[in-house]
Amino acid sequence: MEKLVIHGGHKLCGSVKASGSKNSALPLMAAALLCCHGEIKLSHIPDLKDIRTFNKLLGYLGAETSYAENILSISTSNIRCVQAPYELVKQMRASIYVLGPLLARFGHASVSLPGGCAFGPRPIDLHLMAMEKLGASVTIEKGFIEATIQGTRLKGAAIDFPITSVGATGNALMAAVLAEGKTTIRNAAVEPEIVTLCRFLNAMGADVRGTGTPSLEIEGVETLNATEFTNIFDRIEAATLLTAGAITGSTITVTDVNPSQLTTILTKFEEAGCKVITDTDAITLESPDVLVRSDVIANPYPLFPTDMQAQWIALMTQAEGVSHVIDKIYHERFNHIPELNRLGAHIEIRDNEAMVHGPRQLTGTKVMSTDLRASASLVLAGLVAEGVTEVLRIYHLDRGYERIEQKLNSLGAAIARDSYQEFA
Ligand SMILES: CC(=O)N[C@H]1[C@@H](OP(=O)(O)OP(=O)(O)OC[C@H]2O[C@@H](n3ccc(=O)[nH]c3=O)[C@H](O)[C@@H]2O)O[C@H](CO)[C@@H](O)[C@@H]1O
Ligand SMILES: C=C(OP(=O)(O)O)C(=O)O
Repeated sequence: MEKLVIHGGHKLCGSVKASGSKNSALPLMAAALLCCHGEIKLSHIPDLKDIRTFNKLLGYLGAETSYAENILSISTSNIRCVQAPYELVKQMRASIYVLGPLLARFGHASVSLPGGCAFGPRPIDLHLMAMEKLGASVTIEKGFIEATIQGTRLKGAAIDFPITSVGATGNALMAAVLAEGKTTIRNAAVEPEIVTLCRFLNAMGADVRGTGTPSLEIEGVETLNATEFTNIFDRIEAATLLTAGAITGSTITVTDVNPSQLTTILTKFEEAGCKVITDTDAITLESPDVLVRSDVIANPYPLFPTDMQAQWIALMTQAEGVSHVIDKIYHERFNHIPELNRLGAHIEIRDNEAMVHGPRQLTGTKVMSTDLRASASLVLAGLVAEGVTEVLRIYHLDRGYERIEQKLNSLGAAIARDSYQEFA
């Protein structure tokens, strides 16, 4: 296995580019399944594990893909199978995104139920409800979701989500664009990744209206065309890099971003005492002498993202006062806390609320990644810990960050990747 070995205590400086968004790229890749002729060309696709896994899944279904210099070409003219197998789905929950497109184009989809959850329950009932509303019959058989259409096309319907779900909105959209008639989606997710999916579907010839609002209206079309499309930047990666600047008391710039998609997080940096200077496509963060507590509540966009909650807790270990961090999306997403405490942090958890007592001098030791953003929080803590921090099991981190240690090293961090063997 691989680990990151971090020599803490280095100040960072300079400028680094944000990569393309993982969570936007994955639904775009799934949406490519909707197009039966020609080649789709997606640019600004990050080179990371989840993208490679999704690529393997597309290949398994029969798609032809090629990837070079962050450009992914996909041709799905010769899909030969509509089954997403357990071996691939278990590596990445986002594989569920193939359900809507396969069902809409081929009338049948068989998708393995996602495996064990890294940070508490992650149900898929809303995905299934949306497919049923659109006229599919859905059963669970031997660990697989079996969805079938009666007739040739899904039927437009009113889909009213009781809670906002990024994934279920994406799946409903991808199914509805090829359905017969009109679909309305109420309480749709408004995350930039969903906005991007709507834009991509429209670029392929779909008729989606209300993009960026919780009320989407989709007039189904019979076919979609191949197109070229540029993915958006990764707002979570960009915010993680800015946190690296803040936690080390540094001034850094992250470029190739759209600051308007980071408004809540930037306000929180300011509340913690940082100076934030935004340009059209760049953000500079200047750290204060002393960080101060800033409470966050993770909620759907445009509020504070759950995918930045772990990194924020790491930052708050260096802030004066007791910071309160609540996760309203994933109540149990706190696997990073025991590991941060092993580095010397003082963080208590009560229900879905973490109380971070700061500032604390952290001390390097071996810590274990448990999920993607938990791993990122440990890397951030390692940057400021005294001595050497080893972050083990970084395959979680590699799922969602493109060359993170290279990016941080380019700013002045001292991080090496090494292999190791775990005891049985
Ligand atoms: C690949 C990707 O883009 N992943 C992101 C996506 O995950 P994902 O799309 O899985 O997350 P959702 O937006 O669906 O989850 C939001 C909430 O809805 C609940 N829920 C969801 C679906 C469902 O059928 N039933 C149900 O109850 C979830 O348990 C959660 O409490 O959005 C999450 C919330 O911003 C992020 O943390 C993930 O990084
Ligand atoms: C939780 C994440 O991804 P996924 O939904 O694919 O697990 C994430 O990107 O932080």
